[in-house]
Amino acid sequence: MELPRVSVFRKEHFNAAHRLYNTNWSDEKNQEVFGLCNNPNFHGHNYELIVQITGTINPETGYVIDMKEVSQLVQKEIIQKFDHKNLNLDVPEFANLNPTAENIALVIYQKMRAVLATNFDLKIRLYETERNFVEFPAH
Ligand SMILES: Nc1nc2c(c(=O)[nH]1)N=C([C@H](O)[C@H](O)COP(=O)(O)OP(=O)(O)OP(=O)(O)O)CN2
Ligand SMILES: [Zn+2]
Repeated sequence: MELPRVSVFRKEHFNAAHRLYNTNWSDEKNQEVFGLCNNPNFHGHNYELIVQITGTINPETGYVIDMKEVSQLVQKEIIQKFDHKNLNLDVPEFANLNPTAENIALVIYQKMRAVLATNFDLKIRLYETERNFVEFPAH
């Protein structure tokens, strides 16, 4: 019989600045498409991050994975690298990648996937504002 799979969720947050800009476009086109988000002096968000990990329950611990371990991984791999940073200037992954919510979620997924055991499934939900959020992978 297949063991039931359960999802555990860990919420974290970070503050970061960014500017949405496509280097292949003129300033006018960037302004037209990205508007206020294209401010050359950057602007900031309070990002809320939800990391979802799915797996089977370990019969000895009753855990899918220890939340403490998840928290430490997210802190080390994401929060310490993104919190109070300028994503465009301080985070190498965004040197040539527009730091939209979609791309930030994708980068977070890749960083977490690289350190998470392969027996777990991973999903990232990222709130850029209270009303705007993205998920990767998509359903
Ligand atoms: N598909 C995406 N669309 C937008 C993104 C994004 O990352 N992906 N980002 C932005 C801006 O960076 C920013 O998130 C928008 O901020 P703001 O307009 O303040 O956010 P709200 O929509 O929540 O504010 P309202 O008060 O509801 O206007 C834009 N688009
Ligand atoms: Zn923004």
